[in-house]
Amino acid sequence: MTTFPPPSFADRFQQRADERSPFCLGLDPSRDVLARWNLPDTVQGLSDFCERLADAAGETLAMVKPQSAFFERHGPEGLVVLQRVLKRFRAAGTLTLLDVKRGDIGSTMDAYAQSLFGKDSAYDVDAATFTAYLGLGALAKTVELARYHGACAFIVVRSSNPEGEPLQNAVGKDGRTVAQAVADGLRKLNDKAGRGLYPAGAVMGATLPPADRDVVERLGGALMLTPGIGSQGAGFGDLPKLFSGRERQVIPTAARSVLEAGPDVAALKRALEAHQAPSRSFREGA
Ligand SMILES: O=C(O)c1cc(=O)[nH]c(=O)n1[C@@H]1O[C@H](COP(=O)(O)O)[C@@H](O)[C@H]1O
Repeated sequence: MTTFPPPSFADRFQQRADERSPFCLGLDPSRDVLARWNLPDTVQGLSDFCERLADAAGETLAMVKPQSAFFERHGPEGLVVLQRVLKRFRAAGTLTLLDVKRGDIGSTMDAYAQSLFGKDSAYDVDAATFTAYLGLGALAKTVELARYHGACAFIVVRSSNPEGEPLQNAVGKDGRTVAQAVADGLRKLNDKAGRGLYPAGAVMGATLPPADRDVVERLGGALMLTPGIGSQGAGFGDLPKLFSGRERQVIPTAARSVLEAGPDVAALKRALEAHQAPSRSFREGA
């Protein structure tokens, strides 16, 4: 039986994070990772990668984040593998976030959102990533559709890569940086959605300097996905300087630093736990 309205993504995340850990595993089956796992760079190799990773994860993960690019690389058959792995993780009680960074004019965004959210959609994910370069207003209906389906739209506010800084810290007419303006707008979308629902989340790199605490504060109670841990140089020890006091809103995420432990399932399990344990400690303020 399905309930209506569905429980919010924020509530579902909190429950899973308490039970498992807040860590979100990135599924980035690049050419390099497939080669490391002794798999061919084909649809079959992609499929075997996903099965093995799902075997290693079992029912231990709160959340998984497939990067769409690595599936799109293989054309429509790659997207069928994506649909299958999403289904497999969903069956294991793991929340799914499709990292696809969509951003377009409103009418096109409607179509993207329809492909992502809801039981009858192509992907039926719990969350997805978006960019606001065409204006935060163009994402308003996407956030509304996410809310309707108990999902979450994670909007890039401050990315983990150094190339993002000049654009995101550019100062606008009103004296706010682009990132500050996006954060303020994101908070308004959550306020409009109603108390405690938080259908708009933020991407805030774990690599960012302490100056970005101001942006974190502007986000209010929004969930924050924090990539950049591991291969991009940030560690779990960097989280407090940006996010202390907001531990339960943080979703630490990493891909390569886990995947490089493969293809051995036991080694993958160890690498996963090596990311889950510090994620739990951070969440508990330890
Ligand atoms: O949205 C993301 O996940 C994301 C945002 C960001 O600011 N930086 C970032 O690296 N990512 C994604 O995180 C993944 C890389 O994770 P690592 O392999 O752990 O570095 C890629 O799929 C990126 O697209």
